[in-house]
Amino acid sequence: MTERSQMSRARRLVIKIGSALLTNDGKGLDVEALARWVDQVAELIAAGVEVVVVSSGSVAEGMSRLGWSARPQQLHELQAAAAVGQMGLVQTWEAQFRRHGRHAAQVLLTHDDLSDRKRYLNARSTLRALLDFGVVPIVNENDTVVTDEIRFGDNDTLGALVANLVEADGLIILTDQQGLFDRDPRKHADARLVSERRADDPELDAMAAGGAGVLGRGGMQTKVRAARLAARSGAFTVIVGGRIDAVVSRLAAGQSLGTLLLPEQGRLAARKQWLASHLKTRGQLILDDGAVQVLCRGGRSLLPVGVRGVSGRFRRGEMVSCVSESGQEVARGLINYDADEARAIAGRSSDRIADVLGYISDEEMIHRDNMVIV
Ligand SMILES: Nc1ncnc2c1ncn2[C@@H]1O[C@H](COP(=O)(O)OP(=O)(O)O)[C@@H](O)[C@H]1O
Ligand SMILES: N[C@@H](CCC(=O)OP(=O)(O)O)C(=O)O
Repeated sequence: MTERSQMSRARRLVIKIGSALLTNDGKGLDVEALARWVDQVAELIAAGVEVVVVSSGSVAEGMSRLGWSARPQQLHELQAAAAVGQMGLVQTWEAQFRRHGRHAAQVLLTHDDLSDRKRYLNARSTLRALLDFGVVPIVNENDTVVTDEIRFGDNDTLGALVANLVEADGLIILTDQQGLFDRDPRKHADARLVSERRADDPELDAMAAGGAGVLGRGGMQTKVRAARLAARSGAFTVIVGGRIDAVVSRLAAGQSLGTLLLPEQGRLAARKQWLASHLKTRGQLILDDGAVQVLCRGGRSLLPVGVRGVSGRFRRGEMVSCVSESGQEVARGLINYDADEARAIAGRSSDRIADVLGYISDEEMIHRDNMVIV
């Protein structure tokens, strides 16, 4: 299977859209373009993919609303423009998703929210809850309260950190170029599109050195850095032209568009390492001997039938520790059920879950992709 066709199996995606695209090169919000991305995102969600949107454009839209032609230099002026523009941005996203019977939610984050462990987990729970409710989170930096020292500085970085936060399979960065070129295509007519690389490839830095457009902040340098950050939790990154016809749908179908940047050690291994090092366990499952053996052999999911006891208070999607009956830790993983549900289905075969709970969300207590053997 090629790396591109694997994209069609992505279950959770972060899509970041830059200012230049969203604001039609600074001439106010491009509602028609935004509507086209919403149509494609709605189609993905209907097919079972969870999508978080990271939307820039508040400063550019604020400038347009305030009648300013040049991007202000002073931080408080940028913050004022962002506060004005964010209104238009979220109103437009919400109105467009309503056409598909969906709601959007405004999520404004600062650097501190993602570096403080407790706030990190709170942000993670909120985003997971929104996704569970079928709501589309629209994330931007909380420009009103940030200072120079605590800025993400660019939404490419924010997109990558959100991909880490929700353990996305992939980060799609929509921009005003077709992808990453070997040189800045604005300055070099013979620049060639890079199709696929490893995110840690050192050659990418020289290629991306050309700076940003007039409205954007980061240029390609921050996109390459974002791909490296996203790779830490196993996510691939695609840098791609947001004006390409049906770009999101075609990428999700596995078509080769833009530049694909891949995690160095393989997606699953990176993701598992990330899970093990970034999440605190919230509870414990006691496994019977059969389940312990199956897990230790590797490559298998944990089914409810092998669970003898459940302790702790946890929600679906949180990290729990799996221990043998003698108390030795065997594995850790993201559980598919809340603590009460896990207690109710422990020891039962998966085909009984629906009888006990009245519904079935997953056959596995913990899926093998979400589990690390210790
Ligand atoms: N190697 C490169 N390949 C593509 N674009 C590049 C490259 N080097 C610099 N750029 C510039 O980066 C710009 C995109 O970044 P930016 O303006 O920050 O956009 P966005 O608003 O989408 O984040 C392009 O318009 C292009 O001029
Ligand atoms: N929070 C800012 C982000 C600006 C930004 O990073 O822009 P871009 O480089 O176009 O993604 C805004 O919404 O204007």
